[in-house]
Amino acid sequence: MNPTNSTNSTEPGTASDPTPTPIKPTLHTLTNRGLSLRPFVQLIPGSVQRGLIIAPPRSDPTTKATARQMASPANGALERCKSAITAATSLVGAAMLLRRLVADALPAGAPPLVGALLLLPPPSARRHALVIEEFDGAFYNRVFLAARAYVSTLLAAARAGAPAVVKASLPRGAGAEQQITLAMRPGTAVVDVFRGAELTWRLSGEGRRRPGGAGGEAFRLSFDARHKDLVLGAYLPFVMARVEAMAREQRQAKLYSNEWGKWRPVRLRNASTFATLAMDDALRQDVVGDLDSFLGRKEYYERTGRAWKRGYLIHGPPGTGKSSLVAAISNHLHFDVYDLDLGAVRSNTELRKLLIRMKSRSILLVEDVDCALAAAPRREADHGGSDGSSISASKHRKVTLSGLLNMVDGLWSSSGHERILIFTTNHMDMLDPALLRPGRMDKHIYMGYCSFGAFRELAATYHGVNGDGGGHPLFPEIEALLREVEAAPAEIAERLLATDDAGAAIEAAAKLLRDRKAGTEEDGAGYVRQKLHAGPRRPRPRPVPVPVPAPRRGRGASAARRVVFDEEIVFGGGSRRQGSGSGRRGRGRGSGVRGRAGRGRR
Ligand SMILES: Nc1ncnc2c1ncn2[C@@H]1O[C@H](COP(=O)(O)OP(=O)(O)OP(=O)(O)O)[C@@H](O)[C@H]1O
Repeated sequence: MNPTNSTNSTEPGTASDPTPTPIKPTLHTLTNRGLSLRPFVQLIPGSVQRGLIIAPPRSDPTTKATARQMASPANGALERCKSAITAATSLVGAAMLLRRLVADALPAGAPPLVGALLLLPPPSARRHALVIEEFDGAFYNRVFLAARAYVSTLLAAARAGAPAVVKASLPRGAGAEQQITLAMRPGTAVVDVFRGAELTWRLSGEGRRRPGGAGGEAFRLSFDARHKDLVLGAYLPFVMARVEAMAREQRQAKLYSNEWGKWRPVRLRNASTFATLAMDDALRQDVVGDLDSFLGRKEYYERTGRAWKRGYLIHGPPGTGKSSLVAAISNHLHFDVYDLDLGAVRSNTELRKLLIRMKSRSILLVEDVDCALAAAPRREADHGGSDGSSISASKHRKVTLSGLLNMVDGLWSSSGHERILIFTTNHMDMLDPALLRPGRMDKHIYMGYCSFGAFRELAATYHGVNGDGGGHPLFPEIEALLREVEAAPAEIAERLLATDDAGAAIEAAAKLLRDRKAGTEEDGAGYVRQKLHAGPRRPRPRPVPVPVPAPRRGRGASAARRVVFDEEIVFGGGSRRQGSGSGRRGRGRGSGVRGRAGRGRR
């Protein structure tokens, strides 16, 4: 939908006020209930029947005198005349009623001649109106709030003759870059044009009161009767969608980190976007397209009964922009990021609580997932625990990858929507195969070393040096060097940002590449190089041999099963209750892991 809207505004009662005053419109009300339009209320047919007098027949046949009078020739004529008037009046009344019915049934595109023949008022004089009250019972009417936000944009766009603005405000906690909300004075009106239809928004200060509260305001949206379908079917959904999009755009994404079982938010300040990210263009289009189609597939996820979520595994060497890509995704979708530190999660219960507390339209991020799961302490038994019991050891067991995935699947399919799960890693080869299994993560995204295309993007972003038309004399040399040596975009960015002098910055980047090729690079040059040589920060979690007692009957057998259950169903906790608490879903999906563990033990 790409309507062309334009606005102008009027004061009520002025000559330019497009609302014809003498004709009462048909009224509808709009409330919170599903935002559906419930034509309710009043059909006021005054516009058509105005001026019509329908007189009841008058006669008094009860007295003889009256009867005699009626019998006289003069009175007979009078009586006939009266009857004729009565009949004519009834006929006219019936005709007016018929005309009214025809007028209502007349299609919007009917030629004006038809209306003229039926003596109908011109279409512009037949008005409908929607009344949108501020309060719906004790609550704010969301349609009113949306209308207020939308009208604010009309006021901002209105040029000549704008109605008096009484209030200009910013939402609480909003940054200065956010759009200021303008509000008009009650009694004034502003006109919007949508697909050629003129619609008048008028604010009145006489809306229904909130119970026990102050008087509310109300918007009255009036339009030609022939635009009724357009307004209900297209304009109001457009207004709601526009307001929703505005709210999303103005929203500051937050970055949450988990501490002591709670999410702590800060403002996400990473300004990385798909425009500033140096990456292969086809990959960029692919990722953006995937995100956009994910957002638009609500109906698909509802129909198929699947959790409305998407999983990305972003991999590549250090400094290639994996974290920057996460920020770009967040900024693109206006989603909050929940940066989950699995090492700080003390139990599966805590993890479950954290996941439940995540809002919809958010990203769950586990960075360096190859290291994150190694942070969990090993079982006591593996460290020579006193009793060697796996049950006591499992009390200290932390979250495992499959446990996290199962929990995400289970919780996200039953609560919330529009969630994205992102794992990043520098070491794809060290990942748990459970994560690489087909269908686990929807998309694998490789962020690679700097190509010449990416270099040009960085030079353009940081120094405005464009590669088109030659760009910089050093570009051909850099292009050749980048074919021979590997450099992460972060290393190039580091050199380019070192100075404001574009020439010197590009020379510094070229020197890095020359030195690397010649093997004369200074040791410890740049954090990326250090990271590249340091390898993973923590050792990879290895499958742990689990001491399983030989199957026995009675209590022993049940204990053995419990150990196996706790090990295999990665919700793991220290008790049967906890394992079962993860739900049937977790148990079912853990079967793949169970199979592997079982084979290992045999
Ligand atoms: N592709 C890129 N485009 C633009 N800037 C980049 C890119 N890659 C890295 N950078 C710059 O390098 C810095 C570090 O990048 P980032 O943290 O995103 O890399 P990473 O791959 O997540 O690294 P690590 O694996 O060490 O976490 C960023 O602040 C950004 O400025």
